[in-house]
Order: sequence, then C-alpha cells, then structure tokens
Amino acid sequence: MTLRENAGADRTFQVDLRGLVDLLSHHLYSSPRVYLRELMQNAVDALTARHGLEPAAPAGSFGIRLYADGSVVRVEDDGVGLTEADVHTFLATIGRSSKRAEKIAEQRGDFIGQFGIGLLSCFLVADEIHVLSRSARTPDAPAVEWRGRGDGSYTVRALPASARPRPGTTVTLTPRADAGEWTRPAQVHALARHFGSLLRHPVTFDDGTGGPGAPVNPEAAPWARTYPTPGARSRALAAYGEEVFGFTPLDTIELDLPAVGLKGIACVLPEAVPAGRRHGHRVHVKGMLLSEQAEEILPEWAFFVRCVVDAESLRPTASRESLYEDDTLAAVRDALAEKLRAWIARAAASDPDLLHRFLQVHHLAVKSLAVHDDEILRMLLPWLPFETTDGHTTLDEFARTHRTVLVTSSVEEFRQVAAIASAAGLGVVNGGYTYDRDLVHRLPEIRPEVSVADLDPATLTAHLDPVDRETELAAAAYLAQARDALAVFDCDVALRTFQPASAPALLVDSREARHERTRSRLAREQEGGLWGDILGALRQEAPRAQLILNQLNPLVRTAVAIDEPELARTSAEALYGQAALLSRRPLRPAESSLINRSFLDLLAHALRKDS
Ligand SMILES: Nc1ncnc2c1ncn2[C@@H]1O[C@H](COP(=O)(O)OP(=O)(O)OP(=O)(O)O)[C@@H](O)[C@H]1O
Repeated sequence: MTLRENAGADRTFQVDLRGLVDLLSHHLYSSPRVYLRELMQNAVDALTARHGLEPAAPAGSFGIRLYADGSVVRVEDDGVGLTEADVHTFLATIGRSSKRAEKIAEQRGDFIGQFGIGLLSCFLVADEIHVLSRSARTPDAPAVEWRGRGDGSYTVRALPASARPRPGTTVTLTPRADAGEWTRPAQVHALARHFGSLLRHPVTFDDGTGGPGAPVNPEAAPWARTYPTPGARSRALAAYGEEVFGFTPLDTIELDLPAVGLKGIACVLPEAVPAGRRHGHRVHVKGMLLSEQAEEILPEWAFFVRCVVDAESLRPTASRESLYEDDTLAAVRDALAEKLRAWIARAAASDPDLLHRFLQVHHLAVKSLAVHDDEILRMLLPWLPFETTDGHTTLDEFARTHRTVLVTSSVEEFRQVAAIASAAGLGVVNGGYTYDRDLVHRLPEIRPEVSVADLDPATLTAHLDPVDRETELAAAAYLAQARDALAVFDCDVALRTFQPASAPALLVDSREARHERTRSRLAREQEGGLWGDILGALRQEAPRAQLILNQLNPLVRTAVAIDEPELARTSAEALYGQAALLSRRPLRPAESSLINRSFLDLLAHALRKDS
C-alpha cells in the first residue's frame, strides 16, 4: 500500500437517480401530474430571463406552446435557452440552478424555481427527458441537444443552428405506458389550464389533430380585467370564485397588496365551518398555480374565507405545495388579515344586511374569534346574536332595554328561570353555550353604561314578591310537610307570588349548588377516611335548592289548603317532580322514582275518590 492510498483518496458521492426520483415522487410531490407544472414553470422562468435580456421586446412577444398527441408530450418556449456549457452546468447537475444567488435561501426574486430539482419530476412519467435548446444570450452558439435518462446517464451534442433556428427550449417526453393517465392529450390540456390559466405569457395547447393551438390562458386574471361598472366587476369576481371553489360566495373581498405585487379575491363561505378548521387557499406565483392548499397566507381565525391570489414575490418550497415561511410571508399574512378586518368593519358600519347574513352563518366562529381578539370583539360583539329572555337578539338591542344584564352559567339554569325572570322584568342571557358567558361579561368594555352580573338563585328569588303574613300562616302546615318530604333532596320550600300564574312552582337549583351537595353527601358517607377528610375540608355551607310555590297558581292554592297529611306530601313531591322536569336537567335516580311514585299515588287517590 502506498502512502497516498493510506491517506485516503478524495472520492465523489454517487447518486442513485432512481432512488432520488422515487423519493421525490413519494415524499415531495403530491401526484405525478406535477411534471407539467414543473415544465411550464421552467418555461415561464426562461421567458422572464429572456425579457430581462431584451427589455424592449413587447409583452406577449414570447410564448409557450404545449403539444400532446398521445405518444409524446412537448413543452416549447421562446425563453432564454441554453448553451452547451449551460446544459452541463444546470441541466446535468442535480441541485444546481441558474435562478439562485449564492446561498440557497437567496432566490433571485424574479424566478419561480430555485432548487434545481424540478426537472427530475419528468421521470415520474417518462424514462427519458429530451431537451433541444438554443441560447438567446449567445446567439451564435449552436443548438444543443441533451438526453437525460432515469438511470442517471445522459448525452449532449451540438446541432447545427438550423435544428432550432430561434432561441428557446423544447422539452420532449415519451411517456411510459403506466403514465397514460397524466399524459393523454385531454389531460395535458386540462392540467395546462389548471396550472397556467393566470399566466401572463401567451400559452397554447395543440393535440396534434391539426388546426391552430387552443389558447390556455385567453383572458387576463378576473381582477386584472376592466369592467363597465363596479357591479359587473363584483359579479365577475364572484363568478370566478364559484368556478374555482364550487360554492357561491356570500361576498367576495378584493385583495390587493402592491408591495408584494399580490392581487386576488377572498370568497366568504356561504356555510358555517367548524371554528379553527383551516382552509387551503390557491396561491399563484407570477400567474403559475403553485399551491391549492396553502394555509399559511391567512391567520388561523380567517376560516370563513377561501382565497385565490397571484403574487410576484412569494417563495414556494421545493414541493411548491406550500410557501416558504419568511418575513415576506408574515407581512402578507398580516396585510391580508387587515383586509378581512376592514371588510368586517365596513359591513358593520355601512352594510347591516351583509353583516347580518355573515353573522347568521358564521356567528359561532366569530364568537370563538372574539374571545381572543379584542378588535373583533369591539367590532362585532354588539351584533352577535344571543339567546335572551327577550328571545334571540343582539346584545346591543338587549342592553337598550336592560341596563343590568344577567347571565346564567348553564343552559338548564336559563330554561328554569327564563319565563319567570322575564315576567319579573329581569333581562337574562343564556350563558350556557360555549363562549357566550365570557362574551356577555365583556360587554361593559364596549358599552360602559351596561353592567353584567351572573344570575344566581338569590337574585331571582329577591325579585319574586313575598305573600302576605296571613297567607303565609295559613300555608305554614303544608309548607312544613313539603319541606319534610323534600328534605332528602336538600330542598327548601317557599311560597311567593310571581308571573306567569300558570307556573305552579319553580325549582331554583344552580349547578354549583348541586355539586356542593354531592360533595357534602360523599363526605358524609366517607366520614373519617382520608377522602372524607379531603371532601370535608372542601365542604362549604351547602347551598340548598329551593322549590318556590306560586301563590297565584290555582293548583297551589288548593294544595296549601290540603289537610290530609299523606296527600299533602304526595302533592309536594309531585310539584317538585314537575318543576325538576321543567328545568330539563338530567334527573337523579331518586328524583325519577319520586316522580313515578307521586304520579301513581295521585292516580290511586283520584280513583279512590271516584269509586
Ligand atoms: N425551459 C428552460 N429554458 C432554459 N433553461 C432551463 C429550462 N428548463 C430548465 N432549465 C435550466 O435547468 C436548471 C434546472 O432546472 P430545474 O427545473 O431542475 O430546477 P429550477 O427550475 O432551477 O429549480 P426548481 O427545482 O425550484 O424548479 C434551471 O435552473 C435552468 O437553468
């Protein structure tokens, strides 16, 4: 062994191209169809470079021609082209790109590509890539032909200028038999329209059956066209949104950020979506559709829109299916969020009908947003619908008649007290739904003249009128029997007068009170044990439930006069059972059996009386 061999000779990595293509196809690209996107994108970049070279050339003088006849797919451009040296440097070196500055993070802003791997996607549908090119930079250089194969081998040869008289590049693929799905003429045409409908250079498609090529992008982007009236413009934008997303937008918001050359539309979804579910937006860069699932261009809260935008300077990742998270993207996200906020603010200020339709669909989502976003809260809280003792209404409307807004902590509490509270003139909001209680409590931040308080049973009972002393005395015996019968439920019994007179009894029993009683009961059962001590330490004075009988109700008046003890007991149990049922909270087993028993006892009593 010589000394040199001992030191170890420098060697070069060998790359298994098949393995690399396999990796790309399974992990980078979502579908083999992206080969056409990559070819079109290279053609667009080549046209950009050519225009840079010949700035005086009129827009539209250089174009892209696609051809697919079932046996070959061809993409031809009038772009900057390649010399033989370029071919060796860029085409034949994976990972090398003419579009990048020194560092990988520094893409030259005018190009879409930068990674130097896009061309490999052609191996998803063909075993060989054939490139014929002529450089516009070095016009007297001969034409050059490159054949690259999936096994990693390639050939290059110079051809006479006549082989390609004008500058530009033609890439030809002979699809593999298993790639027919992606290379049929109709499919190539559809894909070209899909990826290229907003391209700013003329693009045509020819299926080889003769006749002129069909334009792929006959019209400018809908936001770049001129319209006779603003109404015609907004109808055209809405129709485009519908074509792209398949739904009729509730409204279409125009997006325009000149700093990054971004234009587009946000379509407001006509149906509710679960809060937080993010939607993919369609992002074009320089007209080329790169991503249909980009989530990153809008903040999480903007789930009620889907956007289609075309930007000059957003950078795609290598897969092209998402965007490179940099300062530009962050600034775009903020600026677009601002546009959506402005739309909401404008609707709130000057288009109540639109705001109403928007909130009807998206109020739940907006509520979830308002809890964390002060600005949205300030703008929209007065407009959000809530369930109240005045029916479904906005907080603003409600606060006009109720300077003190009471809010329940559960739906069942609201059900229990709504009718009686509203008859007593109290304004109560159902705070039982997610976010509602939190939001109502924040009302004074924007309406300082309004105060908000939790509705507790004591507040309500304080609003019910006491009965006179004489009536109280007359009912004392009955009330004592009722208290005794209901002691097992930790329930007190009182007599009051309240509207509506048709309600015999009201069971005031807050959720916290019930939890407290359960805790006390467990502590009693576990007396002495460690668990019992813990529960006992937590135990407070257990708030009792209250069955409030309504002296205005004819049935109650008859009941309090009953002198038969058994029947008095049963009637108290039945009144409790009915009030518990009305509260619509889940019944405890003891309550169900009480309802059952009191019903049968009353039935037996009625039958005995009749016989
Ligand atoms: N139609 C074309 N005209 C001129 N040059 C081209 C053309 N297609 C490819 N090239 C050259 O080949 C290089 C490699 O192309 P490839 O598509 O693999 O990567 P890229 O476009 O540079 O980057 P990305 O991987 O992000 O697409 C390009 O940088 C460019 O120099």
